[in-house]
Amino acid sequence: MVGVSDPAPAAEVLLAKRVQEMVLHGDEPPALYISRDDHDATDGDGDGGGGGDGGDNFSSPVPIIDMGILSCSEEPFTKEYEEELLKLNSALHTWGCFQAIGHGISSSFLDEIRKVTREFFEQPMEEKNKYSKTVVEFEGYGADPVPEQGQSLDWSDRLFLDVCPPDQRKLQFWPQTPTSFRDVLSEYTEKMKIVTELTSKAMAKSLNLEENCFLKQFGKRSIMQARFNYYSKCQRPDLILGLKPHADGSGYTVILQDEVGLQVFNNEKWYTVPKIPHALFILMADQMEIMTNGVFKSPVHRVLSNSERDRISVAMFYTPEKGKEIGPEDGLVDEKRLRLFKKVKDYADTHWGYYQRGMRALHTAQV
Ligand SMILES: O=C(O)CCC(=O)C(=O)O
Ligand SMILES: [Fe+2]
Repeated sequence: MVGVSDPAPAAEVLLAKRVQEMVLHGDEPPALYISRDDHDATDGDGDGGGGGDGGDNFSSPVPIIDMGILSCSEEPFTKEYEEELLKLNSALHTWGCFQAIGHGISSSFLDEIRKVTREFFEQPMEEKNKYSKTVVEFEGYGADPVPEQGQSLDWSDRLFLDVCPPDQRKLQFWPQTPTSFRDVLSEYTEKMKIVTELTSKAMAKSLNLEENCFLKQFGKRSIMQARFNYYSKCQRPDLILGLKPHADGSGYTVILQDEVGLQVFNNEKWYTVPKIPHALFILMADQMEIMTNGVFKSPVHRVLSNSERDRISVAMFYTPEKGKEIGPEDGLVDEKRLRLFKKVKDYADTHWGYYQRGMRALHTAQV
């Protein structure tokens, strides 16, 4: 039996340590990290998410959208543009996510972000701890804040930073080593603004809405938060998850990964998001489900742990501005499609309260 010690350490105690440190010390995973049973029969790609390219029917089904095609939106629209827009609409309706290629960020810059992320986590604990947070705080280096009793813990460490609006940055948490970290993150944020603008406009057009409608709901002081995730190797990937199943509370999230591990739940199965080095994975979160009156789905996703490889990812959460009311677009409500959601504000806070209890919060926004 994994991690049976007497008395079992409490979540507060475990979360004050880093998973990476436990692995370095050769510690057995404590029981509180166990979050799945060992015969999870719902793996869509049939191999527990290892590679996802085993030649079966479930391989690589996550839609791929060429944002380059969608960035040329001058009328008259080309057939290619119309087709890509339809593909985008269908991807977000059925999957709630897609792999974006042609997004305008160079592969070498994406490699640079992966590199500084790895370099940060590969430093000695002493260096990383300069940016550490307590077990109740959000921003900084550490683990998620302590969840409600009975909730399992994630086999990962992370660095969480508010990046937009820029006047909200707390630079004391921004790593000074590797030395290029801050500049690379600032540049990535600028590029993310362009990607989210392009994505928000394309999504609106795919729904026959005015192209700026979502951007207006996000507001001028829309929020971006970067979460750098480090998933250490794990001896028991059959029992322990890198990140437990959840849907995001943002508007939508843009994820950069270096290895497979992320899975999306669709049609009662888990599908591994394949590794496409030059792609960004764009995932609808609850607030886009609300703004689209349920047309786009906010999918449940999770991250597997792996005994052979560690993994990093960078998730950029794009969220409507603080205190701003958001709600279903008028153009998506009529007699045939009734209003499903109310107007809400600061939904991400509500979401977090439920997340801590292992629950979704979307029902709190239903009419
Ligand atoms: O690591 C990943 O690929 C996903 C991370 C994620 O879902 C999150 O940070 O909310
Ligand atoms: Fe997530």
